Amino acid sequence: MSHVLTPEPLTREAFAPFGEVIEARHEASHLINEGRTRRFHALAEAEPGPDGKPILSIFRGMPWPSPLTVRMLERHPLGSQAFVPMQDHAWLVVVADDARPQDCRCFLARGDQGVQIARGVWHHPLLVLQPMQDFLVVDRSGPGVNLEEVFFPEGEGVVIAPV
Ligand SMILES: NC(=O)N[C@@H](O)C(=O)O
Ligand code: NI
Repeated sequence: MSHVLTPEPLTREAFAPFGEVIEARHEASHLINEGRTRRFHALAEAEPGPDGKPILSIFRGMPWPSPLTVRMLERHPLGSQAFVPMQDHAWLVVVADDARPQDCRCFLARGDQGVQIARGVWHHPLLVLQPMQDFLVVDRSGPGVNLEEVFFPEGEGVVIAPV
């Protein structure tokens, strides 16, 4: 039977088991360019894997059908995947320790927060709350199969409570 998951605020601490939060943390910053730019340095390190290379793409996300229901998870065993919103709208990140409905956690990310999902971490594909939202995505290009998917049994989807 389906169960309902309430999104929790995205924080660095809460997301730590799954990867990093990419946000302008003052303590990670210093001034450059004669003080005219603040660099928020090395918020995450892309993991392209041993024979991969990091690539940058834009994902133009559109909403999944409502009520939003997580029916599957995926992971990328060979590399990390980072999502940084290009428009300031809140969005959702679903991750899980293991690919079971009861292991899912849903984070509500602000429009100024991105995430890097660590290599091999189960997650749902991009989830947006607007009709359309672009994300800069840093992930891996290279040989090998970098996508593993698990589909939940019929009727065991996870309904995400509306935000
Ligand atoms: N398939 C693809 O590149 N997108 C997913 O990996 C995702 O996490 O959105
Ligand atoms: Ni992915």
